[in-house]
Amino acid sequence: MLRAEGLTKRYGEVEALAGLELEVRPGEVYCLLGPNGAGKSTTMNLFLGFAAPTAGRAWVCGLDVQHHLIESKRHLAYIPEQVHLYPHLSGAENLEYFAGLGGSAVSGPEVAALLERVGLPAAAHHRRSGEYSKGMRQKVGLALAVAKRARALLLDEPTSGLDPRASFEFSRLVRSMCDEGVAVLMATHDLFRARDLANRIGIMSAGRLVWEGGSGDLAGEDLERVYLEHVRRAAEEAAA
Ligand SMILES: Nc1ncnc2c1ncn2[C@@H]1O[C@H](COP(=O)(O)OP(=O)(O)OP(=O)(O)O)[C@@H](O)[C@H]1O
Repeated sequence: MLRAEGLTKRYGEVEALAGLELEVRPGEVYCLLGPNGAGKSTTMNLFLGFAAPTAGRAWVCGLDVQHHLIESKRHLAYIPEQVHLYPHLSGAENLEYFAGLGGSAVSGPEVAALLERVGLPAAAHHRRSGEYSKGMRQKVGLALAVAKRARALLLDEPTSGLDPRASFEFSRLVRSMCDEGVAVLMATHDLFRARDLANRIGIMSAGRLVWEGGSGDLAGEDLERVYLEHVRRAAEEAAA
């Protein structure tokens, strides 16, 4: 569903991503961890076609993003750290507007059902979204992904700044989308949420994947310890 093949991105002297190999299958949540500047957002940007790779390929549903930009985007939904909505429009109006723009027109009862599915309280559906919390805006973002019938979901630090309950609810919704076959790639600093949600975890450092494992590989392991050890080791190797 999502595949990075030798994916490389250089910005001048900076190697933001160096030959990334990664695959996210349908129904799977893959969490990308790594310190600031490790290359997580660059990975997202290459899948979204916001930047062109220096080498390698990003595949979405079997489509090479660079050569099938519009078509590959039809299969993708992206939720950034801050979901931006038109503040003077309600959640329902925003959903209707953005879904229509993306070619998945929804209206009336469908809009209400989508917002209900993602747990936006009915009383908020028609309130100005400028008054929404971050978690509520994200719910509208997820409703849009469902309306679009996206087959892959890219999440960039979606739980940062959410309270534990909102973070839990967000995870539950993401999991329910996975159960319907959506592939999820999530960049995060939230080790707790990664451990809770991921089928696979990749740890990046300086543009490289320095550790990868499935949830089974972490049985009885402390993810924080694994993370700190691999990031430290990668930094030492880079300095040597
Ligand atoms: N447009 C750009 N121009 C120049 N350098 C860039 C650009 N975008 C990213 N970089 C550099 O590429 C490297 C990887 O950045 P990236 O944003 O992918 O890291 P990240 O893992 O998402 O970090 P964070 O956790 O802080 O979001 C960094 O060294 C960054 O400064």
